[in-house]
Amino acid sequence: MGADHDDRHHAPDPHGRALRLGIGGPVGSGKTALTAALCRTLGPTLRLAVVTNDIYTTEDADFLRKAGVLDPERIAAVQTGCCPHTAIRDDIAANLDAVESLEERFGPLDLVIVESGGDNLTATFSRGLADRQIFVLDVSGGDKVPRKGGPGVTTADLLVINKTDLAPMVGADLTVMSRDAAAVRDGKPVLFTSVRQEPEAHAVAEWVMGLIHAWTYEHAHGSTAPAAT
Ligand SMILES: Nc1nc2c(ncn2[C@@H]2O[C@H](COP(=O)(O)OP(=O)(O)OP(=O)(O)O)[C@@H](O)[C@H]2O)c(=O)[nH]1
Repeated sequence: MGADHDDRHHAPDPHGRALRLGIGGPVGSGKTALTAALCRTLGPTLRLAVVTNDIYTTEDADFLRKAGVLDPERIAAVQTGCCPHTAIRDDIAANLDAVESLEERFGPLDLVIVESGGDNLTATFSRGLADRQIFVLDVSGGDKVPRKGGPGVTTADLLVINKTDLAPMVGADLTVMSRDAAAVRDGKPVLFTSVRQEPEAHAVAEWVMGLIHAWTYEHAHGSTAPAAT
């Protein structure tokens, strides 16, 4: 897999297929926990499938299957064998194959979640793979992380700061994280979660539903939905 090229994939045709939502972020920040939460909350309403990425194992897919949050057949595992960002940004073929095969088997679908393997602050999805992306940080790296920026923090459609239950233990000030994230995100949303304390992640699920409504509107009308008043 090539590691050094820019995102040269074209944005896919948005008509007639599921919204593809990438979930990325550093190792252990809670990407799988959030994916499970979204399956739990949105599974009853949306036609869903999930692709997970691990370097050498199928650990995340196994976790989701065991958690029973979605029909196990609708969860596909990609073993990247290389840095996770390569498989979501530079050489997306394995992930695209997995997404398309889920769509062929179970389509029509409303939403396909692609969970990246854990990576660093520079990891983002190719727009050829993910229509929208969530970047998940957690508080355990300290409250300085959002102000360090990096494309994941600054450009993701949604920044989730997870494990707020641990903030007192690690001395992370959520007000500082919120202020610093807002300063580098140019108005894009930031949500704080503790998937441990709230396994449904309602606020994130609500944000995803907003995406689905906008996506469906675009399919139906060929233009973006008017802003809510
Ligand atoms: N205290 C606390 N622990 C959490 C929370 N969310 C996830 N965890 C735990 O953090 C650990 C890592 O969570 P995962 O969801 O596997 O993180 P990940 O980002 O998918 O990890 P990788 O795929 O290895 O990068 C697990 O032990 C989770 O149970 C949270 O909100 N609070």
